[in-house]
Parts: sequence; C-alpha cells; structure tokens
Amino acid sequence: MTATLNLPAPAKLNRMLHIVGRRADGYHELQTLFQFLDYGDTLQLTRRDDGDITLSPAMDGIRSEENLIVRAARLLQAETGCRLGADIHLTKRLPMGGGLGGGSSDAATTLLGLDRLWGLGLGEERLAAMGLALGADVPVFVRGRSAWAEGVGERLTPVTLDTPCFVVVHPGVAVATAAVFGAAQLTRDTPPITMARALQGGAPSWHNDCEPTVRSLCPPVAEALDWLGRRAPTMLTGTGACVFARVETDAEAKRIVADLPSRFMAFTARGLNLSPLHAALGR
Ligand SMILES: C[C@@](CO)(OP(=O)(O)O)[C@H](O)COP(=O)(O)OP(=O)(O)OC[C@H]1O[C@@H](n2ccc(N)nc2=O)[C@H](O)[C@@H]1O
Ligand SMILES: Nc1ncnc2c1ncn2[C@@H]1O[C@H](COP(=O)(O)OP(=O)(O)O)[C@@H](O)[C@H]1O
Repeated sequence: MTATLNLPAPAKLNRMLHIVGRRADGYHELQTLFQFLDYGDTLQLTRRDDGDITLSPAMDGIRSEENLIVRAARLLQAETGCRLGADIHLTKRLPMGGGLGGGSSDAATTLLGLDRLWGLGLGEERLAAMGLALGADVPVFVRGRSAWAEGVGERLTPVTLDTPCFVVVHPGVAVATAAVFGAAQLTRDTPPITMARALQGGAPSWHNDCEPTVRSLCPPVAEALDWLGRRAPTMLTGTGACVFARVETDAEAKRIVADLPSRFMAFTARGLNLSPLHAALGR
C-alpha cells in the first residue's frame, strides 16, 4: 500500500451568499453557491505505524492540537479505532481568515487522504458527517463538487457553474467569522429562493449579504472591493477578507494583478466544478 500521498487542499469561493435566518443555537441559516479554485494548500501525508500524528511546519498562532488537520486525523482515529498514524507536512498558501476555506479544506484533505492511506474505505457520507463536526465548510470539500448549500452549509446539492478565471485579492487583514455573524447591522432576513432561481439569474444577479457589514467593520476590505470593483464585477467571498472578480481572459487577470497596490496580495485562479483533491484521488 502507498506510504505517502501528496494531495491538494483547494480554496473555495462563495459565488453568492444569502443569510435567510438564524437557528435557536445562534448559527445563521445560509443559501450559498460554493465553487473550488485550482489554487490552494498542499498536504503530504506519510503513514506511521505507531499511531502518532505530527504536523510540520508549525503554524503561527495555532497550537498543533487545535489545528484542523490534527483534529481531523484524531477524529478519524477515534471514530474507526484505527491504530495507524501519520506525519503531515503542510504547504500553506491560503491566507487564514480569508473566506477561502483554507482550514476547512485542509481538514477535508486530511480526512480523505488518511482514509486512503490507512485503507479505511469509509464512504463520503461518513466522512462528510465527521467533517461537519469540525466545521460548517468541511462537508463541501469532502464532497468535492460545486454545490448549492443550505442550512449552515451542510445541505448540499451538486451544481454545474461556469468556470471563469478569477482574480482574488487579499487586503492583508483577517476577518473573524464570529465578528461578522455577531454584528447588529448584519442582514439576516433575505427571503429564501430556490436553487433554480439562483442559477437562472447567474453571476450578474449574485451578491453576498455579509458584504456591507464587512465593509464597515474592516476598511481594508472596503478598499479592496472598491479597487478591484473599478476593474471587473467584484464580490466578497464568505465573511472575507478576500474579494474576487470574474474576468474574461487570463491576460486580463494578469493585467489587473500587475497593477496591484503593494498593500494588497493577489492571485489568479480558475473556477472548477470538481475539486482537484477528488481528481487527484480518482474519486
Ligand atoms: C459563512 C462561511 C461561508 O463559507 O464563511 P467563511 O468562514 O468561509 O468566510 C462559513 O460557512 C463559515 O463557516 P466556518 O468558518 O466553519 O464557521 P465557524 O468557524 O464554524 O463559525 C465561527 C462563528 O461564526 C458564527 N456562525 C458561523 C457560521 C454560521 N452559519 N452561522 C454563524 O452564526 C458562529 O458564532 C460561530 O461560532
Ligand atoms: N490548518 C488550518 N489552516 C487555517 N486555519 C486553521 C487551520 N486549523 C485551524 N485553523 C483556524 O481556523 C480559522 C479560519 O481559517 P480559514 O479556514 O483559513 O479561514 P476562513 O474560514 O475565513 O476561510 C483560522 O483563523 C485558524 O484559527
């Protein structure tokens, strides 16, 4: 059996995001379209026979046992009684608190990668349920298909979206998801729509209900929205901090990035309907 796997942990974008209510436990009910990007982190997973889980290099500000990668590995051991372990090396490219789902994607790659490396053969159903225990955004990365999501993001319907080139701008700050959902001014009562209606309108009709709140809580995000918005139709992803624009050609994307003020960071990427993780695993 293979002892080492090198696997991608792609970024996601929320192509639109509506907040349609609030549950009794305080969590917000969403309607959102998730899409993957051909850009993200990379994990190298090497099997160990002694049950230990190691993660390198250390990530600033996150203790190893809090890291979603280590938590995903431990959860898989606890749920299955598997006595194998792993050395995990992370190449981190996605900004933390960026709305690109980096931590959630790392967790999903750990679940699917160790399932393969340890020969567990768990189905996607069980892996997605374990993922949900780690975070609301983990199941979509486990499923690996562009999706219409409802609830807190766990009720997923696969969809096929357009796959344009995007410019993603990171304004150099992190946005705390809890601060956005705790803000008094947040719109929480957008009337629910059907998936068919969301898809029918297409990109020009899409918006993110978090955007006005994040704009006022976090001026650098407002600046990034305005800067990119002068060049192409721009939106916030998730609760930020990253903003993205859909562009017509790779050349246009490169022109925009070449113009970038030094206070921002940016990358270009293509939208994908199948996660590169699933492509790599042949799922
Ligand atoms: C809203 C999304 C859209 O993709 O934003 P991003 O995190 O990607 O920016 C996600 O679903 C976020 O999911 P995730 O990042 O896992 O959120 P968590 O860490 O579980 O939530 C942090 C805090 O935000 C609040 N929260 C989160 C999700 C939600 N649907 N309703 C909430 O009220 C809760 O107070 C929670 O304690
Ligand atoms: N492997 C990981 N990568 C990124 N963040 C992680 C990881 N493990 C735990 N976290 C925590 O999850 C938080 C959210 O990170 P991330 O998923 O990158 O942002 P977002 O949810 O905005 O897309 C981070 O601020 C960090 O405290």
